[in-house]
Amino acid sequence: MTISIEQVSQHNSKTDCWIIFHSKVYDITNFVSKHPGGAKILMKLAGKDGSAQFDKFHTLDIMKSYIYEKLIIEVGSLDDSAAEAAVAEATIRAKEEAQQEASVINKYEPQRISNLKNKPPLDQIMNLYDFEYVANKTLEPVARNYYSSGVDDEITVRENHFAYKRIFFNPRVLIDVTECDISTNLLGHNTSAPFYVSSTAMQKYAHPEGEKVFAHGCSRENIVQMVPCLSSYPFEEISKEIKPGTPFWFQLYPSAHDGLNEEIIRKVEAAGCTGIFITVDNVYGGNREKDRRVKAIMGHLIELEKNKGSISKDDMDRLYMVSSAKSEDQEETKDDDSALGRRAVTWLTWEKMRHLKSITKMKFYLKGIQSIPDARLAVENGMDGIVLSNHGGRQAEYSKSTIEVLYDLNQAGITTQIDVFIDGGVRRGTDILKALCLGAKAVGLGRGLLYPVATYGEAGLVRAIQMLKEEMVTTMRNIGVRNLNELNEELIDTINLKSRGSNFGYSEDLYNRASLPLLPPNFGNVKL
Ligand code: HEM
Ligand SMILES: Cc1cc2nc3c(=O)[nH]c(=O)nc-3n(C[C@H](O)[C@H](O)[C@H](O)COP(=O)(O)O)c2cc1C
Repeated sequence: MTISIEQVSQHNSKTDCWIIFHSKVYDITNFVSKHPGGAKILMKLAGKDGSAQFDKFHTLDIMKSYIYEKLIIEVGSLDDSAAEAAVAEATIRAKEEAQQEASVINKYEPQRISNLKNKPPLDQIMNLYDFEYVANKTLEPVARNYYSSGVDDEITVRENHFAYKRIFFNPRVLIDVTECDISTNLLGHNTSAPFYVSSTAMQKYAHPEGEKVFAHGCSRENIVQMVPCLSSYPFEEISKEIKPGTPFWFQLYPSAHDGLNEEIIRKVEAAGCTGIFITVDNVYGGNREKDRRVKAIMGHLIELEKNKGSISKDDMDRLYMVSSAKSEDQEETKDDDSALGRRAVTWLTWEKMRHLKSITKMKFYLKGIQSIPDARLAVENGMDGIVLSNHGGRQAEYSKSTIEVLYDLNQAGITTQIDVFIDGGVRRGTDILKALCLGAKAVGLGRGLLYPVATYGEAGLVRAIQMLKEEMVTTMRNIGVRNLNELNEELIDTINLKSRGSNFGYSEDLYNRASLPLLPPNFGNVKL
């Protein structure tokens, strides 16, 4: 059916909402209140072309599962000339809105803007914490909080990281470590090191080239990239950028509809993907308060500025108190899960995993296992591997640190029964070595490699990967290890690993500060 722009514009309310994406018209009425990014952002585009805004975060693939569920309905298309006009209008509108928002944000963040201009040169960055620090001081607040935030009090976020600091080495000496090799074989393919880029949604938040930066950087360093299904570029465009011969994996949030899962699995398999990782820990969207607060505050800030022209100190104080209590999205959709940014995948079962595994020849891993019983079930259900992960502390608060779960699994002998990978809190080559000593085959990094991309693009990513490799080799030599096969439990002392809580005593200021909400008035306080 061909539709005119005028027709679309009449469907502009919450109870009757159409939107245009790339010349197609969609009825999103039943989806608006379920959008994990909030209803408000969609309502601004009701009855209009939203392609320019949509493209900043998503690809059209993200709509498929909602179309299957009939939460989004394809109504028809614009005719060619109308489509062109709509895109032109939308592009101008999006640009104007973005400029308006940026000018408000910049006005209240002079220090961040100055930090952006005065970033230290890459060769002054010594380790992954430095990238995080620079990101802390330069990233736009919504993006910064989207990355750093975890569920509730961020106990698991911190614990993932600090638990590594409770493990020490028992170095061996008088071994010829002139040759020191960190290369390995993951899922049947050789890679230069036993760590990989874990999947994170919407990488355009970090860099305009998003997932493609990881595709290039990982290819250069022969490191595996786990491509996220919620990517901000289409899978086809990302996989094209991966150098032939470099192994890559795909992370899937399964749809309730097997047809769609099968379509995606076949597509990535045909493109040469060697492993599929099904995320099983994103059952019910975690309560990321810091993230919700900053979005609410930034939204109110822009509204206030528009209405009053400037914001006084009193306004700002009020803004903080009110916004902390509730956001406009919550107000508008108070009976709905999405008001809290909740996503519900409550129907996933082992049966579904067995079915999905049966339709592919790719290695089949479960990402998000957090306990011994589930690890045992993965073995019993014939999975090829598991990733011990709690989604970087974004889902189940008080989930134990993944390194502690690995310790338990190793004690229980499970690391010899199935491939065990691990992610969460990794920032140093020593963290990677400790995990390998406890039986992990590979270690994933989320934030640790996102921040280098967000601050220095591909050059930052490559440098960060090289730093991790250098840190691994240095430590291996100093503890008397020549290759990864020689890493074992005898090389580490885990006596304090279980003393949870001692993490709060660490004065690792950078990391702690990275976990605090970064709001505009705090921004001016610390110079680089
Ligand atoms: C109507 C089609 C859309 C669908 C199906 C959709 C779907 C989604 C999904 C599944 C997520 C969750 C990603 C995650 O797990 O982290 C999300 C988040 C998000 N979406 Fe959309 N979206 C749509 C339209 C839009 C549009 C038009 C915009 C921009 C104007 C937008 C902006 C965002 C943002 C900013 C987030 C991040 C939320 C966060 O910070 O946690 N979305 N969307
Ligand atoms: C901003 C962000 C977005 C994420 N998006 C996804 C995702 O789309 N799919 C997924 O399986 N895991 C996702 N994760 C979890 C990561 O894959 C990984 O498990 C986690 O980041 C590891 O913790 P770390 O960030 O401390 O390294 C995300 C994590 C972050 C920080």
